Amino acid sequence: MSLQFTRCSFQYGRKVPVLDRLDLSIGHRATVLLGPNGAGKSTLMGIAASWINPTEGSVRWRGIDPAKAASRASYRKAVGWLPQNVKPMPGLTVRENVAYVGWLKGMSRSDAWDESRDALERVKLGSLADRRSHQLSGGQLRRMGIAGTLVHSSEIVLLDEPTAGLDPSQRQIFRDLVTQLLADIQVVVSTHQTEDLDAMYDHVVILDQGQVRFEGDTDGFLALSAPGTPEGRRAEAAYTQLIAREV
Ligand SMILES: Nc1ncnc2c1ncn2[C@@H]1O[C@H](COP(=O)(O)OP(=O)(O)OP(=O)(O)O)[C@@H](O)[C@H]1O
Repeated sequence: MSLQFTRCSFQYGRKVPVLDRLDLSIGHRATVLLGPNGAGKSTLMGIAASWINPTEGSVRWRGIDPAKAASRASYRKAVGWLPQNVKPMPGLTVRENVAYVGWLKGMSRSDAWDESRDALERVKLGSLADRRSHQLSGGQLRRMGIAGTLVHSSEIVLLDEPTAGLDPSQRQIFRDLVTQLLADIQVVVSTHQTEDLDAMYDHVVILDQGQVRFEGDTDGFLALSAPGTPEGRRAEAAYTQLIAREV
């Protein structure tokens, strides 16, 4: 099943295009979308989440086109999205926040409420279900956001910079969680840090200045590093081969 961007362009107001006729197909189990700050990763994720519309071109999941009113709801139900800044609904508990997302995605109130319990268990937040969401830490808040993508049974989940600013133990929790999700969901994770390129990803996309600089499997990406590069530095070395300017 693939997420297909076809000649996709986007610009904010009259500025230079952030994405310029981008063609990309993401059909792998676990994809990492890597690129420097300002490369257009969040914009691409926002388009894939059908939160913003491309100024030209299209995005489709399994051929479903969110630009068509008749298929928009099924697209949004199938594609889960964790934005870079998770904003909980003020005053709601953790569980209410998650159920609310399910309801927004078209579930009945009772189904959304029932499923929210499972979704929170999956992200290991079951014990905090009744806590007010503003009391969560940054890492817990992101896990609540991931539960929001699980409540409506997404087929693919887009996680925008999910580990930025997390301490090592929260990063480990996140890695375990993604590994568990991969059993039945496709995952796309965006990051600007090469150290996030973990063995769990089987596909790498490098985005820079709105263009795809590399797309392929992890071994192919690492092979771009110069021979003799120490194992732990290969991702960074391969990345700097592709990104022309200082990062
Ligand atoms: N709402 C907005 N209005 C105007 N320009 C924007 C807006 N959001 C992003 N941009 C600009 O679009 C470009 C791409 O931004 P985007 O957030 O998609 O990149 P990114 O790769 O996700 O960066 P980062 O890793 O820093 O989050 C940047 O130049 C940014 O300044």
